[in-house]
Amino acid sequence: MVLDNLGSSLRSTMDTLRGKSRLDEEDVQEIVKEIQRSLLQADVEVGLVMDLSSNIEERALNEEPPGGTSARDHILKIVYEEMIEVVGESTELPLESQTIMLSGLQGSGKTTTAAKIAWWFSKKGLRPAVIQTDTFRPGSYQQAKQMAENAEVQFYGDPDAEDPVKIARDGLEATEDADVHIVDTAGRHALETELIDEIEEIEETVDPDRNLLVLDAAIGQGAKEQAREFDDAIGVDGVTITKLDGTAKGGGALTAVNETDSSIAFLGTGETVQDIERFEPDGFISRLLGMGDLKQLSERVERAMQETGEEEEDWEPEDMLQGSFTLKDMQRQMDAMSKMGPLDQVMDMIPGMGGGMMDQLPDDAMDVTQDRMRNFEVIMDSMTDEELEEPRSIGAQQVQRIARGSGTDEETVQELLQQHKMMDQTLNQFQGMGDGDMQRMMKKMQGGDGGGGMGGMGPFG
Ligand SMILES: Nc1nc2c(ncn2[C@@H]2O[C@H](COP(=O)(O)OP(=O)(O)OP(=O)(O)O)[C@@H](O)[C@H]2O)c(=O)[nH]1
Repeated sequence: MVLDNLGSSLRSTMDTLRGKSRLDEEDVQEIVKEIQRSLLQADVEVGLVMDLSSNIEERALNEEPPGGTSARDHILKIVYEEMIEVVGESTELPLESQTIMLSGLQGSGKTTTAAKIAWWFSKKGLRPAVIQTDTFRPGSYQQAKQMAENAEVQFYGDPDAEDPVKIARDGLEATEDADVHIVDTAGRHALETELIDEIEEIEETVDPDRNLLVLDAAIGQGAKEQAREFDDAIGVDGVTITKLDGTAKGGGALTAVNETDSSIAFLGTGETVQDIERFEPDGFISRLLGMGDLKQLSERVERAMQETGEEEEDWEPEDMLQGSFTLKDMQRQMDAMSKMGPLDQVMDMIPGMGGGMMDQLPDDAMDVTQDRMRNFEVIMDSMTDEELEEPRSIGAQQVQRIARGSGTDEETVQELLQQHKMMDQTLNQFQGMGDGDMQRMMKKMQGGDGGGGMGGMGPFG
């Protein structure tokens, strides 16, 4: 995704610094050149690149690395801090009643993002409603309604109305019992005056707490002008970058954030309502720089485990290694993993799996895996408690019923049972092993054959 090349090219330059305790001017210039090249390729605006690189250069040459720190770690830290400075903190989004208005050009992903944000808030325990005011694009009403249904949130729209301002007003009234209102607006091909006038009017009526600008990651240099126009008209509080799952570069969006002096709120990473994540500068930059960080991963694992554990307090992860491994355990594990974020990003944080390793996977390998996980989740939701506890007892008739109930097919149900069986067997091998054996096995999986790399986490890779 965004700026992917930076990690690998920077890492190889950094590797030439190994063993050095001080950097000379040439080393620093080499690194700065590498960063500039990557950022410019990723469509980050020239002025921004120059500012960033001169800050890095100045600090790298003037700051003394603290005792015991290698020159390489020192400059990595500087690059990291300066990049965090550019992307800034994530847009503040308190978990309370509020109105959020989305704006952006046609096709940037507003309608999809509205449903995604609603879904995100609903998972945090709030009651969101999506209000669709787009009277410009035929089909936007149906699309928004369908997406809101997928997100299982309230929806208001009026396919026959012509005045978006009236729809917005009526929508806020009709969804009074919701606590987070997300108002989607129409896009146009370019920044026509008409669009800006309309947005200003809706903004006045809606009086949102937050204006989020939705930007396609592929936007490039055009981001600067767009961001400025929207900012002048309604004031941009935060940016949502969409389509980061594609081949897009994303640098333009960073430029937009800088131009509007705002911040990034969310990242969109796919077409379904769950494909959204809250922007976290630390993780974002770590991944960008290809710094696989097991500590961060383990914190996430722990947090996800805690959240899952809150639902069923008597469950301990160790149980999996002791007793039998049921479908319920598998469900918990998948739940924990989905709370950690998109799989490819989790993979990136595992040493040995980050950067280059991911490049070797086919482009859609991760999508398939995530789709598969989602299918598995709905299938398990259609199972009875007994079936979850005793998957081996599931016969052909039950498979038929479960497939019907979950809206999938028998083949996928069988696939899930097969996957469970594999996991069960793998875990059986872990049982009875000493700690040393376990470590050796984990090591083999991390540095080994790629396909088994996720074995320590779960076999969804
Ligand atoms: N791959 C991917 N596709 C996305 C993402 N967000 C939106 N899309 C797709 O982008 C296309 C446009 O998204 P919409 O949500 O319709 O965009 P919009 O800004 O509401 O469009 P208008 O109503 O015409 O202004 C759709 O096909 C979406 O499925 C994303 O994060 N990843």
